[in-house]
Amino acid sequence: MATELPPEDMGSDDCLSSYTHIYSPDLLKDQVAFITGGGSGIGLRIAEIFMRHGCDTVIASRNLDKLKEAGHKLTTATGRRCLPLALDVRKPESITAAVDQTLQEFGRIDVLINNAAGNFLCPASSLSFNAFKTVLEIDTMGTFNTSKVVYEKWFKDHGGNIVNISATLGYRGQALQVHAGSAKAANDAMTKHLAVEWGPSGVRVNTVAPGPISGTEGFRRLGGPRGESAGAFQSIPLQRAGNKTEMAHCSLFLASRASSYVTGAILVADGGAWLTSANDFAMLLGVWSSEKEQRPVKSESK
Ligand SMILES: CC/C=C\C/C=C\C/C=C\C/C=C\C/C=C\C/C=C\C=C\C(=O)SCCNC(=O)CCNC(=O)[C@H](O)C(C)(C)COP(=O)(O)OP(=O)(O)OC[C@H]1O[C@@H](n2cnc3c(N)ncnc32)[C@H](O)[C@@H]1OP(=O)(O)O
Ligand SMILES: NC(=O)C1=CN([C@@H]2O[C@H](COP(=O)(O)OP(=O)(O)OC[C@H]3O[C@@H](n4cnc5c(N)ncnc54)[C@H](OP(=O)(O)O)[C@@H]3O)[C@@H](O)[C@H]2O)C=CC1
Repeated sequence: MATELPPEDMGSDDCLSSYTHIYSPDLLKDQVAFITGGGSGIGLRIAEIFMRHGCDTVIASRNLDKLKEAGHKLTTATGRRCLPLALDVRKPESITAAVDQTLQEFGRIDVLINNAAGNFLCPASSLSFNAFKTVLEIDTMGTFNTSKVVYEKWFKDHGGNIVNISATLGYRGQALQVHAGSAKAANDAMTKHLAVEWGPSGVRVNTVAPGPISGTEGFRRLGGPRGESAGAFQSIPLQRAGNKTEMAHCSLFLASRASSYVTGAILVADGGAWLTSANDFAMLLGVWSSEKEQRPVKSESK
């Protein structure tokens, strides 16, 4: 039997054409959320759903043109303010500038969503040293850098909520994913450490750990469409990929007073995938081989 699935556009980065609130519409009323990687995929849907719950948002990543287009769509769909800001989570000075600008424009930050990440399929033996380092720098150091700047500049004195977007892919090991799995495992540990250190300042730190989420760049890069059409997802207990709205609802729960006594938690939102581990090595190698042919290779190993 199919499980309940909210209405969802499957492929695009447009806003939802219709939305039914499942939480109180004023759950985040007049709060401000700072969302890294908020211009596409899961981050963009988090921004939309938060704005539909009364929040203003900052969407921040490297590509300012993409962010401006997304910000326009978000404000048109929700009527709330959205400020697009350029930053690279690997560069603390760019985060500091963006956080300063946010505080100037909005006067507060209530929620930080650490969603920015980079990933691709690659066998460990073909992965260059620099490729491993790059993913760790974006996913893990980027999460620490942004959390630290927001904490120092606002959360330390005012409290706040941090939600990290992780992945369940490393929970049982996954082929061609040593870089992202290692990075996300470090982030899950970081969630617990920061929850302990920053709890006394009124800061909650939690994580949403998605499985395969359709209609996203991550899903495409990791061969999700091919896996789905080959029936790989039948081994997921809920028998399907997740969607962006479901990830946004999990993030909203952790970012809001709905979870006021929750900190240091990892909310696994993968349809039970990691329990049964659909680790289809041959399928993943097939996707990697065909993608590799289209990619200019700088070096095999540094
Ligand atoms: C999803 C379904 C999966 C499988 C289906 C099968 C079964 C499913 C059943 C159950 C599965 C259960 C759970 C798993 C589910 C989900 C997966 C979890 C995680 C998903 C994570 C993400 O999706 S992250 C978001 C994806 N989006 C992006 O990555 C966009 C941002 N990315 C980038 O900017 C780049 O890609 C970047 C990360 C490379 C960074 O760019 P940049 O800083 O410009 O770096 P470069 O200079 O380009 O490169 C740096 C070095 O990295 C090397 N490199 C780059 N690309 C590749 C590649 N494709 N392969 C190998 N190496 C690469 C590059 O060559 C550089 O190294 P040098 O040594 O050459 O300098
Ligand atoms: N899609 C899936 O199936 C799954 C996704 N996830 C996680 O969900 C999150 C979102 O992924 P998804 O929506 O698929 O992918 P997207 O590619 O749409 O999102 C990644 C975002 O990160 C931004 N980004 C990348 N590098 C940097 C950087 N150095 N500094 C600032 N921003 C950066 C990108 O914007 P820009 O290029 O403008 O910088 C982009 O908007 C990630 O954390 C991912 O690991 C986890 C499990 C499964």
